[in-house]
Amino acid sequence: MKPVFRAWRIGRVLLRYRLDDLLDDTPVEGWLKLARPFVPRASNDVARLSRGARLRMALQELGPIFVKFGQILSTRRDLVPPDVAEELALLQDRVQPFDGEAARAIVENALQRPIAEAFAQFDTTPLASASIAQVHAATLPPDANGVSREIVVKVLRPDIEKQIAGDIALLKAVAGIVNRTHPAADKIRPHLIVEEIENTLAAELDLQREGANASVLRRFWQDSDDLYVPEVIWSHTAERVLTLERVYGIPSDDIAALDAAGIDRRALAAKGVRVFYTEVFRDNFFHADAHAGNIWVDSDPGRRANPRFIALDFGIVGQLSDEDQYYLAENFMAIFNRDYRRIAELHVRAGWMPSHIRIDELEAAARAVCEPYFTRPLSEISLAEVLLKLFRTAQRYELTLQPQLILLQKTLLNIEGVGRLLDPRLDIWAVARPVLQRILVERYSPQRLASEFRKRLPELVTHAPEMPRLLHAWLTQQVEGKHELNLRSRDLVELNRTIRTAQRKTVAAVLGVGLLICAAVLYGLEAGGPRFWSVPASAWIAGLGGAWALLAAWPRGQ
Ligand SMILES: Nc1ncnc2c1ncn2[C@@H]1O[C@H](COP(=O)(O)OP(=O)(O)OP(=O)(O)O)[C@@H](O)[C@H]1O
Repeated sequence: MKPVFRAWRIGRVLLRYRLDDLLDDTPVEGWLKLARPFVPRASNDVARLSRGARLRMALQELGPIFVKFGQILSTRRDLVPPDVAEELALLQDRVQPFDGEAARAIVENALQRPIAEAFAQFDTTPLASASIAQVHAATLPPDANGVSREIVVKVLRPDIEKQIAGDIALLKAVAGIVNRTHPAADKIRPHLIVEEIENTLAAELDLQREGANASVLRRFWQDSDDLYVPEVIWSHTAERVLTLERVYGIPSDDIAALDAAGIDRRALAAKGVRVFYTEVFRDNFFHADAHAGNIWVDSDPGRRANPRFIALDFGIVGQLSDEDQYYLAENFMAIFNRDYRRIAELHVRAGWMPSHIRIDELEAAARAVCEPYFTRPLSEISLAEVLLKLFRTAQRYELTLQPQLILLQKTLLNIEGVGRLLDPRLDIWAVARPVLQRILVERYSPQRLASEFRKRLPELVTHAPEMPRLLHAWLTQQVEGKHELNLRSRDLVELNRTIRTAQRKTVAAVLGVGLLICAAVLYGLEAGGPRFWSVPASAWIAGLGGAWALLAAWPRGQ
């Protein structure tokens, strides 16, 4: 769809759900006011709904990219008011399936062989259909023992890349407007939100990458009684098609089905928390799309007393840098120990906050955030909430968080939610603390550090002969005062962006004034004295061009 029509459709949907007030004080406010008489208003039932519910319905109607946008916004509780975030978290990614024959054609094209050759059977009616892909049940041709394995084939929607590219371009344009006009643009950083959506979607569009994520996770949890990861069938996987072993289980929020299957929910809830901490702090590879629909419980009757989870959907996984991982673990321990001084120091040492921040102030702020939680019963304390509140408070002190940490906080929130649903009395702290302590002891034990050192020894030995020469060169530069500072920091990147914007504005302003002068000259040259209605077309073009360029150069809250 052409961008103008798409923008018009978005405007109509926003108006229909009476969401235009969200855009007050922005440049599109005037356009929406003009369009209002032409758009049927929402029914009174819709109008009575909360703003969050109306926004959720509008995004759902606008399609997959906007659903993703809402889902990402729902995790940015630092930006979105809690009532809206809660509604957005309910956004469901279920859409009409696309034609099964089209799915067959995509699979044949991706695997470069006919369906009948690749599969013993392929069900054209999908098992599930989401905004980016749909999943079909199938069986592999019999192996040497005559066994046909049950599998599922995930197929990308036709033309989904094009749709996503169009909507992302629109979102970028909107982000640009918000960036230039919103007083809190610095805090919201809309281009980063759009970037996050773009990255998330890009990850979900590459099914080969999703397969690789599943394989890595499976390796980490091989032979585990806590988590099962289906096997990737690489012979039947390509960028647009992912084939996995078929698993059977119960979604972890289907409490009635879990109870009917006689599953020990308490044991399961504690396992969920343990799996999360192990993924983050032992493996540094966590399944980050961990909502109940993607975490099943093995329905095998033999596993009732010792239940295990099954993970699905590996498009989004998280990994922290070594530093973030270390400082986060230490932060958790400091929270467990109510050591606010340490929390403050860790935030600075991790580089999340600038070093000029006053530690005692930050310590007091951390205390103010955490203490109220300790008055609650342990079963009501959420680490994800504490973490979020801490991050939010720290934002007042120039906190810069890596997106991976936000992803982690969101995942923790999901895991705690699933855990509490399974066992409302779950004491997350009591489960998490020993797991974290054990992992930290193992991870930073002298033996482990020595083994890491041994692993790097060959690299060190290779570089060792160069060291005296490099050291000598560096010292010489120091003595002669020639040492070059090579910095790459966010501030410099930001500075670079500001300089480029300023340059663009200068060019636009010069161009604008030039064109306006042209317009004036052409207007003056009109024979018989200038009259407004008889201005030559060239003067109109020059004048409009000049006005546009001047507008582009106008300073807008940057
Ligand atoms: N290995 C599997 N075995 C059985 N069913 C599966 C398997 N993988 C996926 N499914 C089914 O397909 C559904 C969608 O799968 P998946 O979550 O991977 O797709 P998606 O397009 O990313 O969907 P969403 O965005 O809703 O998470 C699952 O909820 C499940 O019902």
